[in-house]
Amino acid sequence: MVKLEVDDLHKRYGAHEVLKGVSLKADAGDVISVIGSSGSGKSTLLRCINLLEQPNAGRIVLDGEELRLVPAKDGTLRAADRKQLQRIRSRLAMVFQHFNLWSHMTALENVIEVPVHVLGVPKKEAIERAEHYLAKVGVAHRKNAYPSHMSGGEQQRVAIARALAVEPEVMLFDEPTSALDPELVGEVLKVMRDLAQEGRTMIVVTHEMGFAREVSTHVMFLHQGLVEEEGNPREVLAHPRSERLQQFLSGNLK
Ligand SMILES: Nc1ncnc2c1ncn2[C@@H]1O[C@H](COP(=O)(O)OP(=O)(O)OP(=O)(O)O)[C@@H](O)[C@H]1O
Repeated sequence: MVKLEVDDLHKRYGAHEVLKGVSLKADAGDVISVIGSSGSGKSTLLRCINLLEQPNAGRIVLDGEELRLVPAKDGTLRAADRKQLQRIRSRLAMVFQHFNLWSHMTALENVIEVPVHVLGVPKKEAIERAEHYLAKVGVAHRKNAYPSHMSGGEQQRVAIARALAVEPEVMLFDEPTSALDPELVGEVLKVMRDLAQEGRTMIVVTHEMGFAREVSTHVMFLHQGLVEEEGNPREVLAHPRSERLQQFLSGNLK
């Protein structure tokens, strides 16, 4: 059954149309890798899906329910929309390139923050949940550490635990390994590989072609706001049809 459907999404910044009609379908358990060169609209696509950005047109449907907000004319959200937004953010959890942990909070505090203060999970239960997910991503021993005392790989794994702790239906990853030193990339990819194997539904913007090829169930190549080529990663990445994807994969598409 279709878990997430994005239909003909458009997004403009001023006169610049960044997404020109992007569609995707993810069944439960699908891992979709989104690849493409810088500026092709990959992050914007993810940010529109969880309504960090408001699309100008198109539909996002999660489990049959359309996700949309109707801001007032001055762009502000009414209370009901703010509530709806919190609900959406807990159903679609995002992991960012630069971790975005709260620097004044320990790892554990970062992970319980949204469950306790947004979702209303009792604190004791949220702590148990946080400890479970911190252990799952291999950073339980760092639960009392502040982000500035952790490696990039540890911080990103805490960020993944934070996303898991809201028990989302879909996880969105925006270049989760791009800001890491090369020797730390593997530990984060391993966690993501394990999550994929558990059957989690994931949309992953990535430059890691090994991950796209070996872990994802579907790959989408974006170029200038349009899906240029997509399909089974083993086929698409081994035998790209479009010249642009061939250039991208050989590192020559600027
Ligand atoms: N808030 C914004 N205001 C104006 N322009 C924006 C904004 N966010 C993104 N853009 C522009 O939209 C285009 C697509 O950006 P986006 O970050 O989605 O690309 P990307 O494919 O994720 O690139 P990268 O791989 O470099 O992260 C770029 O030209 C960018 O400058």
